[in-house]
Formats: sequence, C-alpha cells, structure tokens
Amino acid sequence: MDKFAEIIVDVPAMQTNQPFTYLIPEEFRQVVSVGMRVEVPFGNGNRHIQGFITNIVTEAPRVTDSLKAITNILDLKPVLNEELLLLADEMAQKTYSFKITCLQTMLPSVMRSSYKKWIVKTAEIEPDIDEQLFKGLAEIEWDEALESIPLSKLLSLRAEEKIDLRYEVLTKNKIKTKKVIKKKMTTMELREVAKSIRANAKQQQKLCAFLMEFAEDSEISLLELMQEHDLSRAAITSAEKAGWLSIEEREVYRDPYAFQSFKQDTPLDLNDEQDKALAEVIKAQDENAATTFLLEGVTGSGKTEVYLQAISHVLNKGKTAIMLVPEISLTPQTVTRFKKRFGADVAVLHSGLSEGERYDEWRKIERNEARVVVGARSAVFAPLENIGLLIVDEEHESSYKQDETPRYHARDVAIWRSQYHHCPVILGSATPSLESRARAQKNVYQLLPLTKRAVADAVLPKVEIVDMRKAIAQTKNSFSTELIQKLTERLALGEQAVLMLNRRGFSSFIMCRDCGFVLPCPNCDISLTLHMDTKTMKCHYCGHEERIPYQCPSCHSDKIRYYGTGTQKVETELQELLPDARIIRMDVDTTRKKGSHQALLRRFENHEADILLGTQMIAKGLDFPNVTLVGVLNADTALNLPDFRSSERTFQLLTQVSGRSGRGDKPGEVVIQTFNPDHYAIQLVQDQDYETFYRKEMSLRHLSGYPPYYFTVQVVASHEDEYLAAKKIYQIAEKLKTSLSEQAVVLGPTPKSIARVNKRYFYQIVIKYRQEPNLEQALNDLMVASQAEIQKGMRIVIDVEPQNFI
Ligand SMILES: Nc1ncnc2c1ncn2[C@@H]1O[C@H](COP(=O)(O)OP(=O)(O)OP(=O)(O)O)[C@@H](O)[C@H]1O
Ligand SMILES: [Zn+2]
Repeated sequence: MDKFAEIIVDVPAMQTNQPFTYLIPEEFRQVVSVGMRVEVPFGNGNRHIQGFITNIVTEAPRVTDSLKAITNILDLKPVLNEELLLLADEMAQKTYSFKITCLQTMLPSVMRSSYKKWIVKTAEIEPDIDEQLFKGLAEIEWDEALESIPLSKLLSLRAEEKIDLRYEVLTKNKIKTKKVIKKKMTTMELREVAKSIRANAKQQQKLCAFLMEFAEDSEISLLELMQEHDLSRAAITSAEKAGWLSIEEREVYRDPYAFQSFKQDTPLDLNDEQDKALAEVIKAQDENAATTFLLEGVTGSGKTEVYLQAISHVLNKGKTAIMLVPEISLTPQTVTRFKKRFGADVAVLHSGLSEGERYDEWRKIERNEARVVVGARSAVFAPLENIGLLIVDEEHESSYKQDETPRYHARDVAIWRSQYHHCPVILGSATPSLESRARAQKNVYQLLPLTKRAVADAVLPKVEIVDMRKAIAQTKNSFSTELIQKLTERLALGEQAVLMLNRRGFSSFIMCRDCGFVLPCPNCDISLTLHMDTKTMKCHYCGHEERIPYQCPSCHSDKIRYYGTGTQKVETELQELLPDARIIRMDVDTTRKKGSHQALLRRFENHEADILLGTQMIAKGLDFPNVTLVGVLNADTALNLPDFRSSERTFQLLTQVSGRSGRGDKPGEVVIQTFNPDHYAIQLVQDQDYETFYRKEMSLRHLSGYPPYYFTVQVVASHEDEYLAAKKIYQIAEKLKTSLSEQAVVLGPTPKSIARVNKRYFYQIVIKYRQEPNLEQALNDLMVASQAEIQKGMRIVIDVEPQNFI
C-alpha cells in the first residue's frame, strides 16, 4: 500500500503554513515516522529543502500526478514527539507565527545550525555489517556511512536500537581545552631567582612570590592566575621562557557542573503552610488534575522546598518534571539545590551553556536519562514524556516572554503542557503578575499562600525609605548618611550587605561640558553607553561600537566628561567611604566570562567579601543567611518609564531585592533611597504588602483600562524609510478599525519611544479588547497582507500580550 507523509516545509511564509503531501518511497516506508525531519523537493525548481513530517496517511490525496516524493531522511528517529507537534500548531495560531518557526524553536540550536552527523554504535551488530559500516571505528560520519550501506539499512538498525545519531556543531572546537600553569622550579631555586629580580619589576616579583608558595605538582588555570592575582600575560610568558613554570593544555569536559560535587541533601520538615500547599499539589497529582496553582509566598518562605518535595512525589510515581527559572545562569544556587536533591536525574538547560553543552543536556532528556529539567524559558519545550508536574518560578518575570518570533510566553506553554499531561502546574512568586493574581481571584487558578519566612524565627526585614531629595543636599556621592551608617554597623558585626544599583532606563554616557553634546548611535535614536572595561562606547540596541572620543565631535572642545552612575563609579565611592570593606562588584562587565558569575557568588557566600554591589542581577533567588542589610541606591529609575507596568515592575524588583535581607536567624534591614518616597509602589515595599499593592494597582488598571481588565495586542510596522513605516501603520490602523467590532479599541498610531533602531523606524498601534469576535480573522488577514510587503523592506510584527510597550 502507498503511504504519504504530510510535511511542513522550511519556508516561513503564509502559503506554506500548512502541510504538503509527499509520497514516501518504498525504501523508507517501514521506517519513517511522525516527528522526523526529511528533505523534499519544493517549488518549480524542485529545490531541496528541509521539512518536518507531521502526519502519515495511507489515503492518497485527490491529485496524485504532481505528487513529489521524499528524497532523504535527516534523522533516524523523531526529533519531536506528537505532543510537541500539536503544541507547535497551537502556538503558531496563538502567536500569529509560522508553524515551521515554532517547530524549529523547540529544537536545541545545534540541530538548527550547521552540523555534522555521526553514527554511533549502541549495541552489538552482526560482524559483517559492523565491519562494512564502522570499518573497525567506534563511530562514523553520516555521509561516509551512506557510501557503504543503504539508508534503509541504517534506519532498520536504528529501529533495532543498535545505532544512534550524534550531532556535532561545526565551527566550534570539538574538544574544549584550557591552559594551566605548573611550577617547574623548586621553591629553593625560585628563592635564588627572586634575589636577582629587579626592584621595579613588580609583576615578576609577585609571580615569583606566588610560585614559591605554590605546591609542586598542583595546577592553576592561566585565567585564574591572571585574574585572581592581577598578573599580566606578558609576565607569565616571560616566566615560562625563564623556566620558572610551564603552560600546558588541559581538556575540559563539557558538563558545566561536572567538577562540582553535590552532597545529597534530605527534605526539610515543612511548616504548616508549606505542608498545606504541598498536600494540595500532591492531591492534584494523584487525581491527574491539570490544576494551575499560584504559590504566592513572601521572600524566604520556602517556595523552593515545596517545589523540591512536589517533584520527589512525581518521581516516585515514575513521572517527570520541568522547573523553569528566569535566566538560570544567574542563579547558580538554584541549580545546586536541585542537583543536591536529585543528583544525575537533573538536566540543566539555559543560555549560558555552549551549543554543545545544551545539546548534551537535551540528549540526556531525550534518552530518558534525566527526569527533572531545570532551565530558562526554552526549557519549557524539553522533550520529556509522562510529565507529572511543571513549575514556573518567579512567574511574573517578563523574560518568560520571547521577544522575537514566535512570541510565546513560557507560562502559557507550561499551562498548555499541564493540560496535555493531566498534571498540575505551579506558578510561584512573592509578587505575582497582576494577570495571574487576578485569575486566582476568579478561582481560575488555585491560590496557595505562604505568609511567613521558613527558617525558624526569621522575620521579614525592617525597611527604611530615605528621601533623596533631602539627602542629596548633604552628600556628594550616591550614598545617604543613613545607608553608610547602617553599612558600618553591620560590617562591624561581621555581617554582610547587598547593594543594588538599578540601571534600567539609564546608563553611563559622555557629554561635552561646553556644548552639551552627547554621543548618539548612528543607527538608533539613543545615546551610546560608556564601557570602561573595553574602553569603548556601545549601543545597547544594535551593538554598534566605537572608540571613546577625546574631543567633542561637535564643537571640538576637549572638555568631554563621563556622566551617570555606573557600578564602577559607585564602587570607587564606596571604597573611599569604607576603606576596609571588601567589595564584590557584579554587573555585565564582571560576569561576562563564563563561570565568573558563579565564582563571584561563591566568594561572597564564603564571606571573602563584605558587600555585594550589583545591578538587577543580584535581586533574585540568592539565599545568603549572613546578609542582614540590603541597600537600593536608586529605586526610581524604572518608575518613570512610559509603560503601564512600571509601578508593578518597581514593586516587584524592590520586594525581591529586599527579600535578600535577614533570611537566616539574624533579623535584617533594608534601606531604599528614592526621589519618590510617597509613591505607593515604594511605600508598600515597606511591609512587603503584595495584597495591598495588588488591590491598589488593580483599581488603577481598571480606571485606565489596562490589563488584566483588557487584553492587548501590539502591531509594529518598521521600515528604513520613516514615511513608509508611518504610512503603513496608519493603513493597518484604518483597516483594523473597520474590521474589528466596536468592542475593541485601537490606540495610536504612535512612534515607538525609541523610534529608530538599527537604521529602521518603528511605528506601533495597540489593540485593546475584552472580547473581540473578529480579532483572529483580522490578524490572520494582516499576516497574509504583510507577506507581500516583506520584499519591499517592510516588517510587520504582531505581538499578543506584549510585555514591553517602550
Ligand atoms: N521547612 C523549613 N524549615 C527550615 N528551613 C526552611 C524550610 N523551608 C525552607 N527553608 C529554608 O528557608 C530559606 C528560604 O527558602 P527558599 O529559598 O526556598 O525561599 P523562597 O520562597 O524560594 O524565597 P525567594 O522567593 O525569596 O527566593 C532557605 O534557606 C531554605 O533552606
Ligand atoms: Zn544602535
């Protein structure tokens, strides 16, 4: 009997947004299955392109004479299961994106980029075939294998689970190595050498002194030696030439956690509230109920412990679990907690991993070697079977929404998967998004409150708000006397402090003192940011980079000065105010190198520093019991952004960061410096009073007609020609106004608040509605219409429930 495959081809366009039918040639018939990628001829020129098989049927389509056949099979087994194929369909519809884009999004990036395929042996093979295929080697490249053996044979070997495929990213080093230093002279010899080093050769002296103390057969990585001991590469190279030390290459294993040992820990005894929350989740698990829980727990209330024990329960039932955290690379503590509890059962997926590492972790999941997946946004697509629980920690984080197509929200995807698997999902936060909290109010979600801190006797910190309008008169730097006094007190007691500099919405820039000129980006409507570490000016939108000017490009004055409060500048001020304090600075500049984030936090945890000074990245997830003071240097920067969520974001951020204080048995304090001391979003942080904030903010949203009372869709048109972009958005607005019912409101058009990015002009409208019967049709029509415009350089983006309006 003939067999046909329905295939979504890799052409992201409206016309190809439905499956095409292809004939499955005889040789592939036994082995192809749904979810595999294949190669097919496409279009008039029969160009060979990739596609995903989404269905296999035996009934021939009505027109068969023009039917083309699959020419090649790209995977030996499905790369996406039926659930994910279904999800891709749904996602494409909900986010107004192409099916092929959604399918691709679910795969680890290595399988999307250029790669080389290897066939590996996974079981005993008949000796003659083994010889023919592998020629005595352990693995063989795909193309080479096909020269000696037909594809159908490979597929049947795969079906018998005797071989498997391994993808290897091209362009990347196959084996990762690092350079290490070993001592080559004895301490005695070095002591002799030391005598002859010139007095002004400080680097040589430092290095020699280090080596004298260094054990003979131990090693230190070159990077660590340079960074931790402040040595230059030149000094080390000349020491190598002089025979003091040797530099050797070492292979680095790809598992980023391989060198850490995780001591198994045991579940804690839960308090009453935790116990009650856990019982509700377990009940839903046992009843196979797809309940969405909102775990609303104050900072330090032990949400993570509830997650861990709920996961244990599903593992005991033989099921699997997904735990999402925002930007996981930024919270190494969380990973450690999961690894300690579940050991090798945990796979970790996040953007801080290299493509190869991500693929390794993905394979562990796909082969059922890991049953718990911890990861950032895209981990929600982990190919786990038999899911028993999904968790979205810090569910209010806007990074769960992808800001490129497909513009999906990981929270929605998690809820979708919970319904597919008939299992519960937990959304956890100390400060839930208004959307989620409102759903709990309507009993769409089930609210689970944790109102107290978990550690015995731990209480929420005492918060003091400092009015900077007054303080600024008394101080020449970024610190109020209150904050400095409290820092001094805490440090004297041997306790630690966390200081946050809120950088969102402003940054360091340079300005000419004579003419006021600020260096703009040539491609975008925004000024360039000064980066001291690379000594360059950078655009944070398009990546443009140029040298720091020494003269004003406009008036040629040399009075060009550095403005803004960067973390570097604050660090210098702080060190002058507290000369004995040991400070760790954490921002994009100090955490760029892989693993440096983790290393800094470990040093702070080991109390090798007294103060952790950083940007927003220190606000979340950290659990250091010795921290008893948290200071926020500038609470207001996000408050003034033209976005209706700015109060919500400010309250969330301040509550999160305050929550880092007093988590152990010592009571904590918080000092918030602000120019808006009476603003409710700042006032209510004082008591970490989420409920009052929720009510207040809801009434404001109600008055002004914003989410969660309304749904929103943003449409953005962009073009290099400003006139064309503006004209297009007006046309779209007109069209929508006629096709939508009176229940929907179209706001705008307006230019986006940064109107030009990367040489393109951006214009937007926002559709606001509660219920709109014509919306789906209208937006689908818009999608079709916008296809025709792409060639003319026009880009139209539809963003459902946008997270950023600026
Ligand atoms: N039942 C318990 N008994 C004692 N200590 C507990 C208990 N549950 C949690 N803890 C401890 O309380 C501290 C805070 O817990 P955890 O980090 O899970 O809180 P959280 O709610 O996730 O906090 P946040 O939202 O602020 O990050 C941790 O050190 C944890 O080990
Ligand atoms: Zn730019």
